[in-house]
Amino acid sequence: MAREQLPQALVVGAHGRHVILEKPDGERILAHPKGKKSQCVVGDRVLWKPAGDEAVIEAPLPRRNLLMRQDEWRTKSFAANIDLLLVVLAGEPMFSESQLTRALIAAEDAGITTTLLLNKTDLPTAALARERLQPYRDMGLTVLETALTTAPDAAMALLQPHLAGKATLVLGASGMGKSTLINLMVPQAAAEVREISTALNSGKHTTTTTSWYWLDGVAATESGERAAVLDSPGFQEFGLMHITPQRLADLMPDLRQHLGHCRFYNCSHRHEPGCGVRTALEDGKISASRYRLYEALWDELEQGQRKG
Ligand SMILES: Nc1nc2c(ncn2[C@@H]2O[C@H](COP(=O)(O)OP(=O)(O)OP(=O)(O)O)[C@@H](O)[C@H]2O)c(=O)[nH]1
Ligand SMILES: [Zn+2]
Repeated sequence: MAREQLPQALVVGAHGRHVILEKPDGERILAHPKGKKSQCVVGDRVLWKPAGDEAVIEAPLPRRNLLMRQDEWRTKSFAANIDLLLVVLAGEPMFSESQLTRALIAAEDAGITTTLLLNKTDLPTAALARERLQPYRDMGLTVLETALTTAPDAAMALLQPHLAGKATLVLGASGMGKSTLINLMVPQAAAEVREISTALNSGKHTTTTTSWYWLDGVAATESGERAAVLDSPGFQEFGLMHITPQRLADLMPDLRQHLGHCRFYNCSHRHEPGCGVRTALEDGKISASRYRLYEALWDELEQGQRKG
């Protein structure tokens, strides 16, 4: 069969070399990649061929973007073709600005828009979280506010227009309310996860696979793109190791704004005299915490380069 004639499908679950495809009619089928080159991740669109009861993935179609996750040991690709990153934050426990900054850098690098969701606004600690988010608002990020447990309907109404027609990856550190949000958006999530885990793992429970959920209560775009959310359990940190330290400032909009005024064309914005970024920092135009995160990330990425 000529490649152009192969049927297309969407990857809705992946665990090692086991993949779940969803055909355009909604039917799901277990699949395996043909070779290393046809390895794929959730969100990929692929060309496939039937192989008995299962499917063989011939090739992933070109990706708009690809996100990497990082654990203690390694960096791995885990989701593709994302339209929006939604980061759930709270004041109790207090969100990590470092984790937020890493997420924003990864999304910026991949060309994905990020929206922040400040949850637990029913608690007094939300005020401090709101204050800590000011530099992010100043960069032009949208910060939505919810109290998912005390005002769930208002939260859903607020979120819907932001999710319409998009594939949204939800990120939230432990305790921020990500599970509460996923359960509100996708009441059947737990059942679907069980079903997919069973198919992928012949019954063993897996917690590491990313899941793709259609949001049938949320509007599609005019061209028919349905809204979906992706949840990746245990996912805390994006892999940034493919980013060189020299590119960091360009991926941080508040620093980027002040580029182009340094004395040295290859300024690291750390020690050099006549640095426009440091001048902006001293003038209070860049927040001290963001600048500290820039320095820490520079060191981390530089070390990674030496090792790698
Ligand atoms: N007060 C308040 N509590 C909330 C809100 N949203 C979630 N919670 C609570 O915060 C706790 C953590 O919420 P989860 O949804 O489990 O958070 P998670 O980020 O998935 O955390 P893990 O389950 O640890 O991964 C739970 O006890 C929720 O009931 C909120 O808007 N206000
Ligand atoms: Zn500089």
